[in-house]
Amino acid sequence: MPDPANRSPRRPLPDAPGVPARRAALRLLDAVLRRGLAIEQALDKATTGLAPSDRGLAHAIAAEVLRRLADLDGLIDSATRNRLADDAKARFVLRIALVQALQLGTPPHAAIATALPLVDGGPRKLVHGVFGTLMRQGVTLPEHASLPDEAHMRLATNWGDDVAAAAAIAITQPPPLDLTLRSDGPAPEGDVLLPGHVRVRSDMPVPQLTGYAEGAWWVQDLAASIPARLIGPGAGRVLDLCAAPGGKTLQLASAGWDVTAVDISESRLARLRENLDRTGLSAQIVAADLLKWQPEGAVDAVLLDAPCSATGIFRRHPDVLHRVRPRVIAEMAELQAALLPRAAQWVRPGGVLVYATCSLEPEEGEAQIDRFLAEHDGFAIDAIRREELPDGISPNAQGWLRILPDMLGRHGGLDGFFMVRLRRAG
Ligand SMILES: C[S@@+](CC[C@H](N)C(=O)[O-])C[C@H]1O[C@@H](n2cnc3c(N)ncnc32)[C@H](O)[C@@H]1O
Repeated sequence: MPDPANRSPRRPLPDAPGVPARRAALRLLDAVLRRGLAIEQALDKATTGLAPSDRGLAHAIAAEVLRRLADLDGLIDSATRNRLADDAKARFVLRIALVQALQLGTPPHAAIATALPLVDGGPRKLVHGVFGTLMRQGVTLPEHASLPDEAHMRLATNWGDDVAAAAAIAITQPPPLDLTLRSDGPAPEGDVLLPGHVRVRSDMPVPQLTGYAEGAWWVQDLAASIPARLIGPGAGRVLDLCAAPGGKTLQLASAGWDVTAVDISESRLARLRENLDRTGLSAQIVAADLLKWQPEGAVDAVLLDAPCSATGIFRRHPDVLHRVRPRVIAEMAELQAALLPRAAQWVRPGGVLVYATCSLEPEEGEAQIDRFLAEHDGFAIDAIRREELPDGISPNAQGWLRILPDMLGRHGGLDGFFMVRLRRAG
């Protein structure tokens, strides 16, 4: 008989193939829904040690759960006698299994077999039973996702029911792939919604598209390409503030500006450097906190693409629908209110300042500019012109641009944004 003193505790068996990616998806959902992090913030830690394909799968499962959360929870609640707590592990695991079976094309037996090990010591039987019941009932997800209540209310209150309904449609459809073109070089075929833009129809991996190796373009949503266009063709020095990972820096450099790109995040600036290398464009890069840094003198133009709640990019980052609460919006608005006057003082007389946020919250857009203009006599709106925008999008009466989820729906939509061009008195 073996000596009990020599026995070591039983090690858990290694996960079967397919399970580590689902475990990582569970960690990502936990990070977003219980700790309020963005998926991107949690991705590296949650997927440590996974092959790139499993990392991609974990990300895809978590993102799809977040797009479909309300509908998945409705199904789970329909099949449980006692409602599972919102943060119960069994609910998280069921969401992961169901979204794969109902939305991602995973055969149901594989979806449940790879999800059950995540329950660990929890109610496996319950999870198995609920999943089996729903599969036997032949349930499906609705054609268009239901937005989380809070996000729906904010959209409907600020912009109307139609816009909230358009957002629910937009989140269900894969967003298009938009490329911003360097001034020359090969590019894939597609729809051109503005000069220097292509909306690609192919679903080939990005590095295999024509012109990638030559650095002839970079991926950037059509809406995100408009702020740098508002600065105009190169005419001196421009400060690109909050620049990383650099879509707008590349645009400004390729338009002929002498660009200084400033951002607080070293890791995001590393991506900006890679983007400059790949495209052969150049800019001075400064890693600094804009609440402390200042340039040596005034410049011809400033672009402030301010940090924000990012609620406008909910199609690619569905975590914002769940984690952005009034407190996050208020914190971001406070930061923007501190950054905007600093950016403004670095514009030379007669120069331009473009302020942009990829947010759908008026506190981060219209309200910032109303307050700034009330407090700064030397600036006025230089109205955005119709011809600077894609067909179907117009500036508002004030001369600024508010992009909402119901715009360009026929062409695949675009990210939500606010932007305005201000000119300093000469
Ligand atoms: C909307 S993103 C910028 C996207 C970028 N303009 C582009 O086109 O790729 C906002 C950026 O603000 C940066 N940021 C946040 N707070 C900052 C601060 N106090 N000083 C400088 N950069 C800051 C973040 O690191 C982030 O890269």
